[in-house]
Amino acid sequence: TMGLCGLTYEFKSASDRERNPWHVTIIVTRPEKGQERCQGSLVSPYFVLTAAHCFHVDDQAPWVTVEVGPRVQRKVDGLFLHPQYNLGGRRDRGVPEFYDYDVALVRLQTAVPPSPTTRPLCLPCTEGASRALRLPPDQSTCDEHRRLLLPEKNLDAFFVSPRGPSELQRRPVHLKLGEQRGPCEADALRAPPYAKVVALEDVVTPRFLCSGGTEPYVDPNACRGDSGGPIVVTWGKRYFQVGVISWGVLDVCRQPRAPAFARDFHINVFEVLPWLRGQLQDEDLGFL
Ligand SMILES: CO[C@H]1CCN(Cc2c(C)cc(C)c3[nH]ccc23)[C@H](CO)C1
Repeated sequence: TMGLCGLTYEFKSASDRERNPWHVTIIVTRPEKGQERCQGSLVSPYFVLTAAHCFHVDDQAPWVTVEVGPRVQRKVDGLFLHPQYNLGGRRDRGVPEFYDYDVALVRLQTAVPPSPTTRPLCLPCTEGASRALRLPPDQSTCDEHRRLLLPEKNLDAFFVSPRGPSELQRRPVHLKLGEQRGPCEADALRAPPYAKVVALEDVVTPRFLCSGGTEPYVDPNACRGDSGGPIVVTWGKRYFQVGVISWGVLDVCRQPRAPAFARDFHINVFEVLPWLRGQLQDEDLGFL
């Protein structure tokens, strides 16, 4: 069974890592091609969940390290991209980059034991999440988790951005799950590279959650460098992963006033559960 997922230390003097103990940074160093960074979340002692687009099809595990703390880098022995992820899959429809199923799991060579600064984030539809939601066994179903964690309205969530060498900053966003979902998704075609796209459905699929914009509040935007990080929702004092940061309309990081159509899109964890279940079957997470 899973230890206590999504648990944090939040007393006044707690460090950023004690407040966000699931947060990791993924570093890909390609021979003669420099370095690429993404974010990710610890979801079990051996596995990190991130975005598939952080990797190229010919990337190899030895080129990847996972920073689980300042100056603490772990080696990787496996990269598992979602089988339906295909960045070039809709070029024929004027979609230069197609982010559907943009998720990947990275397996660490050695387990990261739970500690005040390293602890997995709760994946929905697991026994650990049911315990963290304090649900009785008869109400511990995946549908109940989805009803509680992803209600069809504007939903408070957050992602975490590294600020400097050992600082992590929580950025609050609102997932547009109610009647604002349509307008949020429609702004996808404001992305310059999608100017020739004919139908919104060619870019935005049911796998995505949408955030950003100025209504009802001004949301911060996720930068390219935030790719792969978790979209987190809180239930009581526990934390759950409902999304993986995938792509955004404009790369307007750190700009104080991004345009209202600068939306960000995240893969909905509930929409890739069969793949997660398959890849994490030996992690004793107790998928429902
Ligand atoms: C096909 O291009 C469109 C989709 C990808 N966008 C890049 C991008 C990625 C890849 C990932 C994250 C997290 C981003 N946050 C903001 C932009 C952005 C470009 C815009 O730059 C437009």
